[in-house]
Amino acid sequence: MKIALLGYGRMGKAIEEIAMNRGHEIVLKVSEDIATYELDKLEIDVAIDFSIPSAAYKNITTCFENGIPVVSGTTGWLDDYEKAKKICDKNNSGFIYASNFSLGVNVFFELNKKLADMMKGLEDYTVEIEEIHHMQKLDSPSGTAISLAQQIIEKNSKLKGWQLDHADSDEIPIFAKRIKDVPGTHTVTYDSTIDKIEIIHSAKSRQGFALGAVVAAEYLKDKTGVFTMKDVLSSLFEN
Ligand SMILES: NC(=O)C1=CN([C@@H]2O[C@H](COP(=O)(O)OP(=O)(O)OC[C@H]3O[C@@H](n4cnc5c(N)ncnc54)[C@H](O)[C@@H]3O)[C@@H](O)[C@H]2O)C=CC1
Ligand SMILES: O=C(O)C1=N[C@H](C(=O)O)C[C@H](O)C1
Repeated sequence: MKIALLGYGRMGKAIEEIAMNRGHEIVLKVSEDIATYELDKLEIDVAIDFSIPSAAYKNITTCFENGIPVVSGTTGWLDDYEKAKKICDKNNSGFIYASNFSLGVNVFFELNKKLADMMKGLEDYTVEIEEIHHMQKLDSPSGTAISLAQQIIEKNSKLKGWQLDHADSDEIPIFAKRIKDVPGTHTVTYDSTIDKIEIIHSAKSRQGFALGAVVAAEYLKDKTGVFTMKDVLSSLFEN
């Protein structure tokens, strides 16, 4: 498969290594305004976007307009996600966005939903989320922490939203910490005066995120439509 990397930083480099080990070819590495690259002169099967929040929407939609499907893991741009989906459909292209591509985190998401369902009637417990990442991370809270909060809110109608660092009683507080070299740790805690329940996912490296993104690109090749990591993982478990 011929892959374009939109963003060639920590994740772009980790994806390159895994993609090449799986027999794919990197035909383009985009590091600045996508308008400066001649996409129409290259054969690209799938673009993988791990860039920066302010560039992701333009990167993604420019690819759709050039007939290139996109796997995006960039966080911090999701206010434009619905618009991006429409542009994907209009151009008959393919799209997968995930706040976290690691298999382990996607299992953790399912655990989080199940736990939220069990805890929703237990009013003695309050819920909070903590995320820890490396010092270079641009967005806060992490996309994964926002996904975790949204999953809990969907299960518990008494919770109306989330806030960074503090929250009203009907909201989930998300605490974001920045510590040198941490690839990504997420904790969901339910606390009462009697006890505490915690679920934790700790990434040991970026390898899991990168592998998930390449597997998602393999799934997306030659497909049209908007998909999620759930679709990708279901297809793996079918085989
Ligand atoms: N969904 C997931 O599983 C994961 C998502 N991420 C997200 O991926 C993004 C990238 O993370 P890292 O690689 O750690 O960041 P990074 O800062 O190492 O890399 C970003 C790269 O984008 C480049 N860039 C700047 N402007 C650009 C433009 N207009 N077009 C294309 N590239 C441009 C920068 O030069 C930089 O090399 C972040 O939003 C991060 O939160 C990170 C890990 C996992
Ligand atoms: O910026 C990172 O590094 C990560 N970003 C993603 C997020 O915002 O959730 C995923 C992962 O935790 C690493």
